[in-house]
Amino acid sequence: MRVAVVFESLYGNTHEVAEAVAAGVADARPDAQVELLRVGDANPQRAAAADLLIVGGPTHMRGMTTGLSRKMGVSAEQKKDPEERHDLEPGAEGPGVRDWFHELPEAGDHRPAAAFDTRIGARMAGGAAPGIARRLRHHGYEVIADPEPFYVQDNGEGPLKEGETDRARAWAAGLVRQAVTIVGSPTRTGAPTDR
Ligand SMILES: Cc1cc2nc3c(=O)[nH]c(=O)nc-3n(C[C@H](O)[C@H](O)[C@H](O)COP(=O)(O)O)c2cc1C
Repeated sequence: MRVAVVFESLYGNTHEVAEAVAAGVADARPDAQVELLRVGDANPQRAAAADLLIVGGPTHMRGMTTGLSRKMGVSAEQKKDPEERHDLEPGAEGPGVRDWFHELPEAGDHRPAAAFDTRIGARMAGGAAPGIARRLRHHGYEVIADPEPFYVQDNGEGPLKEGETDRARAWAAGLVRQAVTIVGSPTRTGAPTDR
């Protein structure tokens, strides 16, 4: 079984969640081939060929990031005193998950997928994962879980709130167990890859 975890990240929190997700996949399926892919490096054709596709990104302005929101984040960082600055993730300015979806091929076979985001825990703060899940569906994926939020500290820059990486790991393990029943089902064409 091949699992692709595609993530976007500015400050590193979504990256950390994506790593925990990849670990959770391995917990549930030690023989799975897990690919942890930064969105700028994630070949869409290759990601689309995975048996399970998991996509996550940070919440900006109540939804998925945009070129403008990423620029705002990066320039806010540059205005800080050097000792207060974060090391931003490579490719922080983009492209983001929103752009990546333009290149993602149609799944065409109800291939399992799931979406997650990072966000602050405030009411009305929105989330990126619902938009990611919607795009997965529009590309023909079967979204097998509700969009899952993971929470960063209220400053919006992180670190993640306590326990979130453990929760991400358990969430991913559950997803894989569910995906195995779908990709292994006799009614679905194309058995899971045994790689
Ligand atoms: C420009 C900008 C806008 C943001 N808007 C929101 C928002 O509307 N709702 C929210 O929950 N978090 C918001 N945040 C906080 C981000 O969700 C947080 O920085 C992100 O989850 C951290 O993930 P990362 O470390 O992977 O970049 C915003 C952050 C930035 C930089």
